[in-house]
Amino acid sequence: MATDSWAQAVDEQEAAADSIGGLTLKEKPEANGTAAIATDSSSAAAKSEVQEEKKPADEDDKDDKAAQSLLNKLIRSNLVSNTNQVEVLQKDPNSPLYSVKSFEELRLKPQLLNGVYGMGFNRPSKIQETALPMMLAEPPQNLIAQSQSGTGKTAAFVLAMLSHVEPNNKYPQCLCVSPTYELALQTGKVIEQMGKQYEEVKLVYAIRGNKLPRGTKLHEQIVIGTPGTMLDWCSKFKFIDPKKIKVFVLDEADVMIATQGHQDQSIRIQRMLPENCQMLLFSATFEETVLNFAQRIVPEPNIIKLKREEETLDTIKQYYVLCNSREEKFQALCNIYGAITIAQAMVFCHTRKTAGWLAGELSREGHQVALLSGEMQVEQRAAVIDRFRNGKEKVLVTTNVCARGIDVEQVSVVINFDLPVDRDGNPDNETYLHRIGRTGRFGKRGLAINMVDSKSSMNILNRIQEHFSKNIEKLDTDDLDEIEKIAS
Ligand SMILES: Nc1ncnc2c1ncn2[C@@H]1O[C@H](COP(=O)(O)OP(=O)(O)OP(=O)(O)O)[C@@H](O)[C@H]1O
Repeated sequence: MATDSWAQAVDEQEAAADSIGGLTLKEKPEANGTAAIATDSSSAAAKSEVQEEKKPADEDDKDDKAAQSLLNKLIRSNLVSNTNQVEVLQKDPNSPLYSVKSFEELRLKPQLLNGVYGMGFNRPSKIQETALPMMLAEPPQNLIAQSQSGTGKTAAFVLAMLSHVEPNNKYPQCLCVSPTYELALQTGKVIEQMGKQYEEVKLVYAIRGNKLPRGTKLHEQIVIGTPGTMLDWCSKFKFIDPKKIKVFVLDEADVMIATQGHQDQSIRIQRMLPENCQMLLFSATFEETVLNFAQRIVPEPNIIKLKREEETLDTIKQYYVLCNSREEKFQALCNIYGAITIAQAMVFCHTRKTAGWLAGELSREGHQVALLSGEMQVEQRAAVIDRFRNGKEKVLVTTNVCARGIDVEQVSVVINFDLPVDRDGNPDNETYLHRIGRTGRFGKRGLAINMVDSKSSMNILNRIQEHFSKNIEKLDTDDLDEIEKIAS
């Protein structure tokens, strides 16, 4: 199949995914697409929250001064840009930007602190450490933030939303826009877990298939969804009063702008929001187009941006394997499986046809394989991802539909059975980064193996190496010792 027509087909399918009507929601948003976040808020926790709020202003001033002086020290010692691996570019050098060392220091509400610890988080990641103080500052700051895949961006903006919500106000106050149905559900789950002890706060999913009666006025404080439905709920159906929104989050901005229509819909939502609404935009990659879009949608932002060479994580080891045909690539894959223990793997193919063929071959070899591709209905896709996440299958073979955002902790190996290229046959660096970012989540070690089967794919690989200033080593998959070594 020709590259152009395939790539186009997948893109169109992705764009269409948001507009598939009539899907029924299963367990995870509950029957009406609403989820209660919480159950168990203790009165002690509630009291300490009140005390926190009543803290005298001069104490706040002291804290701010201390924080500012810490920040100045960090900047002087160049720690912010070096050890933190993030480059903080601030619009206003005097803005209260400070780095913190523990979740306690972020002054989270007690219920949220419990939620964070309940998820097993001990310390904030760099992006959380850097972005949260800006997001929680008063008045709230706008933010455009980049951080590598799997470094805790979702958790960061979920905490920001939950911190700003006023639970007694029974109307939407936070909107979070995700590029796909699957990512909206995934983020919803994080909100539910993080806000477990915040029982008054509720969340609703603005996704196709969650059909509400006309005239509905939402009581949930947080709405998470895809751009098309979110826009309809704000403008056409008026389920949401956009003028009451305090926080607007745009997640995976790079994916958003790559999907036809989403950029426009996001901008239209943003224009309905009040001027003092906090705008937060997150992405793992920031090509110029993404940055331009980000700056259109987020006025006067603080910007956290990575240097190019920091985009790939050192915790993910990258290799390539030379082959001559897809059969040889399959054999190489079997050799890798024969030599190392793989918790779970994701294998990316260029076309649905190759993905289908490969899934069949792997099953015949006795692997438990899941196949995910763009022609599936969104609800089927969510079910496949769920099964994989629960470990029912050990290998997920997919096209680009699954390259971005999906968080499955156990993925220890990513295989690019075909290297990612754009419609013109050039390397698709963003997709490469997103694909390999399915492993090495939050500091875990990961392995990314690229199959190279022609001169032109070697050329693509070389250009990817150049782009990220990263050396991708050759691996001989006939040498079992060598394979074993890379996994040690
Ligand atoms: N402070 C923390 N401590 C421990 N684990 C964390 C922390 N923050 C996030 N995680 C976990 O790390 C994983 C990745 O986090 P998350 O999905 O928020 O990353 P991300 O940057 O949004 O990734 P992507 O760019 O792929 O969307 C998740 O499983 C999450 O539960």
